[in-house]
Amino acid sequence: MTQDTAARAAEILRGHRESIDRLDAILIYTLGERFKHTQAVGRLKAEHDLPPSDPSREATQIARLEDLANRADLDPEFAKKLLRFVIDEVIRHHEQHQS
Ligand SMILES: O=C(O)C(=O)C[C@]1(C(=O)O)C=C[C@@H](O)C=C1
Repeated sequence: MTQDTAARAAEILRGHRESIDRLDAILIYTLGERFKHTQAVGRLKAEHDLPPSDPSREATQIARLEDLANRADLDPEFAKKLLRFVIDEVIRHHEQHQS
């Protein structure tokens, strides 16, 4: 590899990493906003003696996310695992509201 091609590759890598950092920030802020809503849902559920989890709502979300993932060129299995991970954390928070 010449010095020129190495410098060009380094520049392309830097550009991708800048984009990745911006997108990671969007992900974190988006998750923060999502958790604000789910915390409110958790308080509402606790006040009205509603169960922490709602499997039928989850089934709807998973089907929707699978469709979105396919359209976004994202592995739907990964998207489902990610949603499961997030929802499990939300359910844990809901359970804390109820105890
Ligand atoms: O919609 C609800 O009832 C929620 O509590 C939110 C949420 C979610 O994080 O999207 C979490 C737990 C439920 O099982 C379903 C969905």
